[in-house]
Amino acid sequence: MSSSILFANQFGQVDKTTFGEAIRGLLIKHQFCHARVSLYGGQVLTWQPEGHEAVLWLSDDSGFAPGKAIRGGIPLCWPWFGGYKDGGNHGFVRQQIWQLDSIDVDKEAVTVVLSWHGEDIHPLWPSACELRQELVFGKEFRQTLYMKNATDSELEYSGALHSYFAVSAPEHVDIRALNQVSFDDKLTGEKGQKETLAHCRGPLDRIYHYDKAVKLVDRQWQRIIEVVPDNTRQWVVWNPGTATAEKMPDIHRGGEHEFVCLEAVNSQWQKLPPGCWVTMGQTIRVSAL
Ligand SMILES: O=P(O)(O)OC[C@H]1O[C@@H](O)[C@H](O)[C@@H](O)[C@@H]1O
Repeated sequence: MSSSILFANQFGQVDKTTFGEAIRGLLIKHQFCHARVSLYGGQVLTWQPEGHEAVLWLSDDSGFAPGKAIRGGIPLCWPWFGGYKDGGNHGFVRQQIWQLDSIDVDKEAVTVVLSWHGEDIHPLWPSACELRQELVFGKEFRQTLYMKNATDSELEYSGALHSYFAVSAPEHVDIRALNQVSFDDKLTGEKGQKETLAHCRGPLDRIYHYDKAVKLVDRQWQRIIEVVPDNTRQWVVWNPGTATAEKMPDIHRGGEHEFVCLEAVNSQWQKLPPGCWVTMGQTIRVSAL
């Protein structure tokens, strides 16, 4: 992995680099954190605030190759979440090449702005659209996805900020705020379920109807990851469990014991009025238990 400096000052530095054979990306070093971003998918791969273990999980077997989504970090699922007709899972934007628009480094954080625009990318969603992503890496991490309908008629999208959080083991993790919330179980197809989530060991694939902040509590690592959503209506909690993970070639052996996906999601179609910008986002904070 060769790299060269794109931006540097007394507070931090951003290098351009290559992941795998040909995926261009950024290495971010700041007094408060380290991070990596892939321009393929516009995908945050890692974020590690000073004094903490890595917050995001990234598979060792993620093929950094065009045509396949990167497994780990925060894939952007857009313009649809989950399966849609015969279009496969999670839309096409996580397999598009984003452009780097700007870098700003100050005392508090490194701010990176990425953008992507497209038309006729996929027959199921051929409309013209523009996306912009503002990523602020500091003691906390803030991500805002701006979406613009670049046509003159109304469009709809669904989507997710599909965060893979690194954990000691899913069985040592709980997300208490979700215990009182009804969920749709994607594994059984049952809707409106309620159950205390005593741990996050897979197989688990649930859509929780809740739009407030949640805390992922890791009892073994004694840390809390708080995620505050912005304009998302659901949380998805996903871990494939061993039987499914073993069939997924881009999850390294035993990798399913190292992460829990807690995804800020709009799982149902949302309106994108013509010519307007709409956002969805999240802020992630880490603290000791
Ligand atoms: O393998 P993919 O397409 O990245 O999806 C991973 C998982 O993503 C989750 O968001 C979905 O709820 C799961 O059903 C899905 O299996």
